[in-house]
Amino acid sequence: MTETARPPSPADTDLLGLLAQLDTLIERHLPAAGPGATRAPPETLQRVLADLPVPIVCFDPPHGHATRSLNPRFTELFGYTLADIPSLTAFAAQALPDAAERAQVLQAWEAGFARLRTAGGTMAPGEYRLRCKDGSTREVRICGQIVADRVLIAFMDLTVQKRMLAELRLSERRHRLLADHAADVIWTLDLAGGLTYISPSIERLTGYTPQECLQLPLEALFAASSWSRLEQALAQARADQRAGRPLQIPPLELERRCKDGTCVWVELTMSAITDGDDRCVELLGISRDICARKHAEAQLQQARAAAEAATRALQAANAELRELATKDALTGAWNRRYFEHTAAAERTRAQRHGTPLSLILLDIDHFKAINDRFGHQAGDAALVALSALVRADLRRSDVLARWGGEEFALLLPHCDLQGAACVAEKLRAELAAATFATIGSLSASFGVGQLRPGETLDAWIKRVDDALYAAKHAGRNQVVIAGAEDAPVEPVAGALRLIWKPTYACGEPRIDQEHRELFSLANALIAAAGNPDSLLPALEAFMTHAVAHFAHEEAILRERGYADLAAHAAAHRRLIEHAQGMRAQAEAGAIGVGELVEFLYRDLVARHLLQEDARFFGLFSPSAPPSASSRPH
Ligand SMILES: Nc1nc2c(ncn2[C@@H]2O[C@H](COP(=O)(O)OP(=O)(O)OP(=O)(O)O)[C@@H](O)[C@H]2O)c(=O)[nH]1
Repeated sequence: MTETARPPSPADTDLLGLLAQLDTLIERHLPAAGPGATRAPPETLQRVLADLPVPIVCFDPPHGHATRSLNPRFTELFGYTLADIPSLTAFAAQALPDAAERAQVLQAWEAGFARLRTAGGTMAPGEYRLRCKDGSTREVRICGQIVADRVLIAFMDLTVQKRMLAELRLSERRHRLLADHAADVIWTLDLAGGLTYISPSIERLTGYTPQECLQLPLEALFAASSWSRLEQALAQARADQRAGRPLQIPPLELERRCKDGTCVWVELTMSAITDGDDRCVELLGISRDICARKHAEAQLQQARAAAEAATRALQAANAELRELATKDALTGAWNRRYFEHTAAAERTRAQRHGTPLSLILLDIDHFKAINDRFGHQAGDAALVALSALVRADLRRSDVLARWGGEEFALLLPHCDLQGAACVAEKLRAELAAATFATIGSLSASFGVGQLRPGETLDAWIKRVDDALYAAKHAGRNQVVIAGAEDAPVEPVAGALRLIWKPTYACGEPRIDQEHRELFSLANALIAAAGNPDSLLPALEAFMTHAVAHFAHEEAILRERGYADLAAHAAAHRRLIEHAQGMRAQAEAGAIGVGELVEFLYRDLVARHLLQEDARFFGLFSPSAPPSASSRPH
């Protein structure tokens, strides 16, 4: 049993008030004062006490502290009846089983009673743990008072409150212990932004003690950018609180200032502490040290950047290697290995789709002499300049490769023999006309060949190489067409000419005669191309003959019942219209005269003869029936 000396509580006031009322009540029921009148009749006292709502026992000090009375509330509380506790000593013996404690308490009570008797008033309240009759214990607060020579002791049962208080204290201690020893920093913040608690772990994290943190403004505890983000979050929390919305504060990653001036990264999570009305009164926060994570993230970022840089370097190195593996270092043209690989792939494609594919081999004439005369370096420069000059004339799909030494190869996808012959002739003329640094002029010889159906790559290259050899043999600075028996376009004495061959005759004498005339008019036109004086008459003569010939040819074919006459006549119309359109453009300066001439001799004459006209050749063969239709050439 313990007694706590402390100022009277509201409960004490109640107890003392009750005793004062009791005093009056008992006085009123007792007989008038006089000898023997100090003792109220037991039944009277019993009756008075019985109605009281608090447990009360009444002892009679002059008579060995005999128990005079106790009320039902007392028996309800402790289980004792008057018979169980005939005196204060008997009560103490039961309620205070520990002898030493009992002696101490009894002595205090005796002294208290003595003081009451001499000085009056009430006995100082005290709290005790008393044993009940059933062995359980009760936490009580008692107050004593002398009433008519007797000591009345009133009890207030504090058992439940004390247990709750003890549990509350324990819980509080537990939470404080958790907060104090947590590695994370736990803190509470009022909505105005003032810290109300911060756990000791803050010192380990920032060097600031909790006391220092509580004294500093919150702003001083965060890096500037982090503070503005926290300030925003707090403003949002206040707005939510005012609007009666539940607080939802997302976790923030912030930099906290340390006492030594450095900063540490923390992840800050906050939640609301609410009152009974669910209103937020404070914010509970946890700051977790995420420096290690941030460091790891930074390292990861660095590692990623390093990996990306390494990948880029690798890609660059690979590109360089690819370049080295596929390009000729001096001229930048593709090397022979790449060319052979590409030519094989293009050959397969051309044969699968039936598209034309042509090859030009070009070899600089007397290059040894150039080297000998001007030096190897000048020779190198000439090779570089030549390859740049050739490249400038090519389509994107064309492939220029250095075949070796002073020899180049040119692969021309979707280009037929006539087209390739024109390209070669153009290059020849350009190279011959160009001026090269140090060495001045040079010339080159060309072999040209279109891939034949089923021809192997080696056979094709060999055929074109033979043509190149033939060009050298024939005096250099010229184009030779490989296997040119089918091609009407041939270079003659350094320039292109249409060459009439017996195979171009269809058997109809009037048509064949007009075709021959068309060939010679085209050649006259080619020859006149560089001379404005003779160009116009040549062009007039050519066009007049072409228009007349087409009309005449159509009449003959109609006579012979040519089934594809309509398509053939349409092809004639297109050619004439296109030629007239180009002529108008040439006259307006929108295209060069060369382009017009090239179209006339190549498309209107050579191609049309070999492709469109060849279809009706069968009409005029000796075995053909009079109404024979077209046959493929
Ligand atoms: N400057 C220079 N010369 C080269 C290079 N590659 C090969 N040559 C030279 O090119 C010359 C080729 O000589 P030839 O094969 O006799 O042929 P050519 O003198 O051009 O005579 P033709 O081809 O018959 O007209 C040799 O002198 C080689 O040394 C190179 O990369 N740079």
